[in-house]
Amino acid sequence: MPVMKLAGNLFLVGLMGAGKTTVGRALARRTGKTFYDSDHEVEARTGVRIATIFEIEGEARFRDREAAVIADLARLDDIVLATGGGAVLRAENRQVLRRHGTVIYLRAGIDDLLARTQHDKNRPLLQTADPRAKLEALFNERDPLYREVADLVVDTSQQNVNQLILDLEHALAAHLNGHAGYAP
Ligand SMILES: Nc1ncnc2c1ncn2[C@@H]1O[C@H](COP(=O)(O)OP(=O)(O)OP(=O)(O)O)[C@@H](O)[C@H]1O
Ligand SMILES: O=C(O)C1=C[C@@H](O)[C@@H](O)[C@H](O)C1
Ligand SMILES: [Mg+2]
Repeated sequence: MPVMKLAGNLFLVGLMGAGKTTVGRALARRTGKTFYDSDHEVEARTGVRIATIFEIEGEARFRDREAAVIADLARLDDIVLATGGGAVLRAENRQVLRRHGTVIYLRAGIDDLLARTQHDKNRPLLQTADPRAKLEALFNERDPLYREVADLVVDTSQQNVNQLILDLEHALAAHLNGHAGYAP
């Protein structure tokens, strides 16, 4: 049984390591919504890992696949969708997300993002000599886009995921009931 009832679709955006997949899965469990992850869906449709898609087809083709997945999933009802970190780069994705649900920007500092991503090799953009510099560049480029698309901004730097989910539910309930409290 869901612990919390929140209307409509919930879309999570943010950089690699912000916690979209982790938080999204838990949020879906607690709200009774169905969880999807656009990265997992791209991998399911192609049958290969994201790193392999980048290697063989390049980033632009990956973005096409990602956009197709987001367009399909966003039209479902009552889902939580964790989007890929770069989904906001395309205006069409930002439009689809805004149109079909409540968008939540999970925001964390570079130190946390780095710590949370350093052992996973399936993030091709971070397979570089200086992942910190790369994350900083991505943050500078994308933070305005995440903010543009988001209904809510939530700081995920606090390490306790359970507390984070409770804070997020509180912010969402306030937002959906029309209170300004946590608006970006
Ligand atoms: N609030 C948090 N505190 C501590 N660790 C976290 C937190 N959120 C996520 N993590 C950990 O950080 C790692 C990355 O999290 P996750 O995969 O959910 O990020 P993501 O936003 O989905 O990244 P990507 O865009 O690459 O898919 C995981 O190991 C997860 O357990
Ligand atoms: O930030 C990004 O551009 C990416 C994030 C991941 O979720 C994947 O979608 C892929 O590794 C690209
Ligand atoms: Mg993820």
